[in-house]
Amino acid sequence: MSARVIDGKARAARLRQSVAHAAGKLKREHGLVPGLAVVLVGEDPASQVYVSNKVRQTQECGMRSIEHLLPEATSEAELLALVDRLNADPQVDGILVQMPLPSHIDSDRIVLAIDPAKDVDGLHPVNAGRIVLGKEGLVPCTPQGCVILAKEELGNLSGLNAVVLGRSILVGKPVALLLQNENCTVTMAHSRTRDIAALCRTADLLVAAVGRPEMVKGDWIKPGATVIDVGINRVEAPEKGPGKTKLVGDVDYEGAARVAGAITPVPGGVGPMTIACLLANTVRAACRIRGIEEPAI
Ligand SMILES: Nc1nc(=O)c2c([nH]1)NC[C@@H]1CN(c3ccc(C(=O)N[C@@H](CCC(=O)O)C(=O)O)cc3)C=[N+]21
Repeated sequence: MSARVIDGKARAARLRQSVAHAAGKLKREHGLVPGLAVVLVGEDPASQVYVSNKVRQTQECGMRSIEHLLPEATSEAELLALVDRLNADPQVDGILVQMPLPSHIDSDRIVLAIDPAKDVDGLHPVNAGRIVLGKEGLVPCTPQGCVILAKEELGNLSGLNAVVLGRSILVGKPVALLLQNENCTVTMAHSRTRDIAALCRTADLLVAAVGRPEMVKGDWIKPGATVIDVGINRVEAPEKGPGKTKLVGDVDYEGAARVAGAITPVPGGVGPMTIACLLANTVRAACRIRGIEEPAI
């Protein structure tokens, strides 16, 4: 048996089209062009690539994007002052502060300073709390992407046994809550879980978000299950040549694809969905801030 590949790149492209369509409608009907502010502190080249991708894709969807590139030496007070200005700026509907921040800045403090209505990353405790309460809020992008990909494969998730590997604040915890809100029966597994392989084999839907390259093996997977691999791990790839690297997920793709019914690849799975969901959140934030009915995305 060989699993279907859940094409995150294609699904993300469709989501972006839907965002572009919604943005066009807002412009025609309300003269509104949503704006996303992207803040990067420091000169990390990988982060610079991510940030410029986000800015480009925002503009391709017909929205405005304002980049704020700050030097590594920026103080916490200076960054807080920028966040305050962006909170007050009516042209700015979404604020994304690229993580990780330099170690002299307390990222919790920065996230707390962002207006929850503009928190398109969904990281503010108010938005986390809204998920817990099952209330509408801004949903973090990677967890949102996982649920969309699972639904792409399975349609309705109601009644499924879902196992979430990993309990991080960024992914594991919110994914588990979102799946619970979709009426899955959710078990969260982590480094202290006993017989994790046997537990995973009970999952109709397995979400791997542990940050350990290829930890999930084929024999952890129930035949026919859907596997969502959130991991993005850069590892050495001697087969590609000396010093070369490649991206792998938290799932041993070859082994898992023999058993699973469907699986997301890495790259080309959850990663592209993260950015597309950020754009969708920016449209939602722009509408909610103004009390405009949200176009379906
Ligand atoms: N405030 C904040 N919000 C974030 O959402 C955020 C962040 N900070 N800091 C860094 C991480 C990382 N992240 C990714 C997004 C897309 C891909 C992605 O599209 N990956 C491609 C591959 C890219 C490659 O080849 O390196 C894929 O999986 O196909 C990866 C990683 C968002 N992050």
